[in-house]
Amino acid sequence: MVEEVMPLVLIRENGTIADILKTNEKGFGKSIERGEIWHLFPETGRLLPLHEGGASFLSLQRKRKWFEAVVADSYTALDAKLGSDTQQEQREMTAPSNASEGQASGIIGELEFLIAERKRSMPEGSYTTHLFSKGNEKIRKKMGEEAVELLLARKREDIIYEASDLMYHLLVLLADEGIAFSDLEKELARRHVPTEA
Ligand SMILES: N=c1c2ncn([C@@H]3O[C@H](COP(=O)(O)OP(=O)(O)OP(=O)(O)O)[C@@H](O)[C@H]3O)c2ncn1[C@@H]1O[C@H](COP(=O)(O)O)[C@@H](O)[C@H]1O
Repeated sequence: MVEEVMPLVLIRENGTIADILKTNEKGFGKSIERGEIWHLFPETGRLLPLHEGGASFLSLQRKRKWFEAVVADSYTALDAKLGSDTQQEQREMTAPSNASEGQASGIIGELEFLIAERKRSMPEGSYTTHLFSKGNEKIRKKMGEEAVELLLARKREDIIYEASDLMYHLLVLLADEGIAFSDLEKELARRHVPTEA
């Protein structure tokens, strides 16, 4: 079921509107659970924390047709903080310089390329950007979580789903460590003993 997207109005304690974002029920629940504002990027369909590093709220309520978060008077909207030039730079999408070196083929190659691009330009609204900005320990932790989810999966479709999640997070970890997927291919090829025809 597609969740309804609703406005998330950020109001300062002094009553002025600080920002108007978007979220849904899942984002509302996640914000409460984590104690920081999570909002939806409609362009990517991803729920992500507002301001990497966390933006806390004083209260968060569901209204009839929107959500309302009360924030500190000192709250400054992200757009104002960044300045348009910096934002433009963050959003620019150009290929990473070493993209063609030993690139894996197919979807793995495409994903590897996209992840390298995310690491370089860190565009807003991207889950991959979120992982890189949190750092290596967070990426490793996510790998662990995804591995456990795969261990627990029993049904064929769940195994496929969880293994794909794990694969994506592995590619992010490799990118963070500066390791190409082709390095794994080389290692696997080195171990491989071809069977006699
Ligand atoms: N394959 C994936 C992929 N698999 C899983 N995920 C994300 O992994 C997250 C795992 O969900 P969890 O609930 O465990 O994590 P969370 O609670 O949302 O976040 P955390 O605070 O735990 O980090 C979800 O947000 C998924 O959307 C992925 N996100 C991205 N990709 C690929 O990466 C590409 C780039 O994505 P963006 O960087 O978001 O544009 C996409 O086009 C996809 O091809």
